[in-house]
Parts: sequence; structure tokens; C-alpha cells
Amino acid sequence: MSAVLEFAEVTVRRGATTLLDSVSWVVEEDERWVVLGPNGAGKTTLMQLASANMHPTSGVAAILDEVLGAVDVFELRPRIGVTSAAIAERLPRDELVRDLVVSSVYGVLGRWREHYDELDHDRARSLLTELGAGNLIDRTFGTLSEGERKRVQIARALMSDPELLLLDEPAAGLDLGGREDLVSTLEMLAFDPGSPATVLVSHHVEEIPPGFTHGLLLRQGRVVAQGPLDEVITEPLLGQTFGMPLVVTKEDGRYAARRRRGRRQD
Ligand SMILES: Nc1ncnc2c1ncn2[C@@H]1O[C@H](COP(=O)(O)OP(=O)(O)OP(=O)(O)O)[C@@H](O)[C@H]1O
Repeated sequence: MSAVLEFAEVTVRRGATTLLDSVSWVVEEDERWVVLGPNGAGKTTLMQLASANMHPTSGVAAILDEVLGAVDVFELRPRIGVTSAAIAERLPRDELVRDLVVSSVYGVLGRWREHYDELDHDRARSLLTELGAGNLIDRTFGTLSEGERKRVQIARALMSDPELLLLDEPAAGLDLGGREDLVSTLEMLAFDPGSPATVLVSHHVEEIPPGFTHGLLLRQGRVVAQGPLDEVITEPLLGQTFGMPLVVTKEDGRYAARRRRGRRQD
């Protein structure tokens, strides 16, 4: 088993601000990680590094056995599938879903050539179907609901058969039903042995799909805890991460958390 991500004492500074402080982290190829932390904890910064879109100020960050700073990032990036709000904003609203998905093989945002390989179209169609979005293939992206857009983005991220999948807050903006549908989709991906190593960024333990194996808790750029999920999603560690006493429960493979109320209110 080889490491997909291997960060050693990675620090990112911007001016006087430390965005990430000496983060050491290893993701193996069969693992599914969730990165949790409050606003401003450094999660997006960590994903920027993991997607080869940022370099550490100090420390060593290796992605797919290539060390950032010693590799051509334009060769590395196609091996990584990414979804994020920033990427979604750049997707053309008038583009057909089939073209949006198929074009990602060529690293472009929309359709740019008249003819794609038939195999590419088959793969796009089967990915969309697998993600429960097969019926959307002839729609334009702009007409989709937020939940449908998330599915299309994940299909797009998987289209190039990446070795690493990074999902930055995929449930943001979804209603309860949309979130639950997405969690089911991510559960299916998590349990599929053919899926790439996956890192999911979230603010909420309720969004952790069954099948995810590891957790990394971040607060103010520092790792509070990391390891197998059940060792990390605990009341003390999660409370420390979010800066308040919490009650954490787990039922049917799903976590839930709420503030611990004072003794008299319990
Ligand atoms: N270029 C920059 N210069 C100074 N500070 C920055 C810069 N970029 C980000 N930051 C700060 O670094 C911290 C971490 O930001 P980051 O976006 O990684 O957090 P996050 O955990 O993803 O937050 P959120 O959950 O709100 O998306 C924040 O306090 C942010 O304001």
C-alpha cells in the first residue's frame, strides 16, 4: 500500500498569518478521510495543497509520490479529481451535462471539440448513472438544482479516473433531502473498492458518509487529532476542535453532534 498524500510538517504562511501550522498527514490509497473544522481552520488551504494548487511555505508535501516544488504541477493535477464551490462557479451554465462531464478528461471546463471518443461518452454516461444523475445528461448545467449540480461535479471529477478525489464541502447549500441523497451517493463511492483515495471536507459530522475510514480535525491551522474515525469523532476532541462542549452520538453508521447544555437544562 503506498501513500497518496504524505505531508511532513507542512506550514503555510501569508504575511504574518499562519494558515497551516506544521501539519503532518498521510493518506493511503484505500482510505477515505473526512477533514473537519470550524470556519477559518485551514481546510481549504489543506485542499489547495493536496490538489497541487499551492506550495507549502515550509515542510514537505508529497502527492502521488511527487514532491511539490520538484514536479510539474500540470502533469500532477490531471491525476487528482476535485470538486469545490470555486470550480462549480466557473462551470458554464449553458453547457450540456454530458459535455461538462466528458470534457473534464481533457482538462477543460466546457465542450471545446466537436467529437469526443465514444468510450469517453460511455464512461460519462455510466458515471452519471452510477451517481443517480443519468436522467440529467441532456440538461444544461444552469437548469439543475444544487443537489443535481453536486452529482454532476462528482461525475466530472471522476471522469479522468483520478488516483485521488478531493471533495471540498460537497453538501454546502443542500437541503436535508439533498444532503441525505449526497451522503448515500458518497457512501456508495466509499464502499466501492475501485474508488480512489478520497478526502471530504466538511463542517458537520452529520455529513460523514458510512464507509469513511479516517478523520483529521483542524483548528486554527493546527491538527487537533487524526486517525480512525471512531477514535477522532469523540466528544472531547470534537469539542476542542469547535471550541464548545458537545454531545456526540453515532447511530446506523452516522454521527450527530450538538452543544452540551448546562446541567439544569438537560
Ligand atoms: N491570502 C491570505 N492571507 C491571509 N490570510 C488568509 C489568506 N488566505 C486565507 N487566509 C486565512 O487563513 C485561514 C484559513 O482559511 P481557509 O480558507 O483554509 O479555512 P477553512 O477552514 O477552509 O474555512 P471555511 O470553513 O470558512 O471555508 C482563514 O482565517 C483565512 O482568513
